[in-house]
Amino acid sequence: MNPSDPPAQRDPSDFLADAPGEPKWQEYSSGGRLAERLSGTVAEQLSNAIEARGVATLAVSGGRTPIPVFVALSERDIAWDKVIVTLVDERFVDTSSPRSNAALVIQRLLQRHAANAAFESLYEPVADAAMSAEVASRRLANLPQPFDVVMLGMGTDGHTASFFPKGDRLDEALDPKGEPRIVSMDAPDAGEPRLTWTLPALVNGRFIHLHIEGVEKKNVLFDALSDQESPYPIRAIFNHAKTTISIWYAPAEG
Ligand SMILES: O=C(O)[C@H](O)[C@@H](O)[C@H](O)[C@H](O)COP(=O)(O)O
Repeated sequence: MNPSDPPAQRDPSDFLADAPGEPKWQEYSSGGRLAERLSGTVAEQLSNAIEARGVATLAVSGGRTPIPVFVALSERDIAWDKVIVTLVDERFVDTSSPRSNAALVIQRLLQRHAANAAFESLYEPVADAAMSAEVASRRLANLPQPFDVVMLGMGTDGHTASFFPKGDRLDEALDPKGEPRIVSMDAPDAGEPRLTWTLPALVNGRFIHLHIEGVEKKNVLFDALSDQESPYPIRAIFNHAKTTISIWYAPAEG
C-alpha cells in the first residue's frame, strides 16, 4: 500500500455477525439523530421494566458523549418516579467539580420529566477513593440488580466505565466471577482516582448500550472486536455480556 493511500474503510460486518446474540451495530448520520433514537429505546426499556417489576434501574456513563442523550431522555414522559439512576463510574471529586459525573447527571438528565427519578451516586466525601468505593458499595448493596439498562461509553484508549489500561485494580474490576460492587481505580491516564462498578454489575445488565462517536473510537472498537484476546478493557464487556450489546455510532461528534 502506498503511504499516501487513504486508510482502508472497515465495515462493522467484518467484525459483527448478523445473528441473534451478536452485538448489534446501529449507525446514525449525526449525534442528534442518534440521541433521539437511543433515548426512545432506553425510555421504552425502562417503561417495560417498570411494568414488569415496579421499578427500573438505569446505569449511565459520564464524559461528554452522552450529554445529548441525557437531554433527550429527560424529555421522555415515563414514570420517572419509579426509576433509580446510578453511574457506571465516577471521578473521585465532589459535585462542585466540573469533572463530576454526578453533577453532569443532575444538570443534564435529572431535569424536566426525569427530575422525579431517584439518583444514587458513587462518590462519598471520605479520605480517598478506596474508602469511597467501600462505603458506596455498602450503601448500594440493595440497589435492584441486574440493572435494567446500562449505557456505556468508551475512550480512545479502549477504556469503558473506569476500566482503564494499567489501572491498579483492573484485574479485580474485570474479574467475571467477582461480586457486583464498586471499586476504586488509579490509572496513569484517568486524570484522578476513579470509582467504578465491577464488570459483573455491568455485563449482567438486561440491556447494554455502547455509545461511541467519531472515527477514532470506531477504529479502536473494531480493533477490540477483531481479537477476543484484545488488551483493550472494552473487550471484557463483549466477552462476558449476558445479553446482546447494542452499539450506537455516529461518525461526527456532537
Ligand atoms: O467518567 C468517565 O469518563 C466515563 O464514564 C468514561 O468511561 C467515558 O464513557 C469515556 O471516557 C468516554 O468519554 P467521552 O464521552 O467524554 O469521550
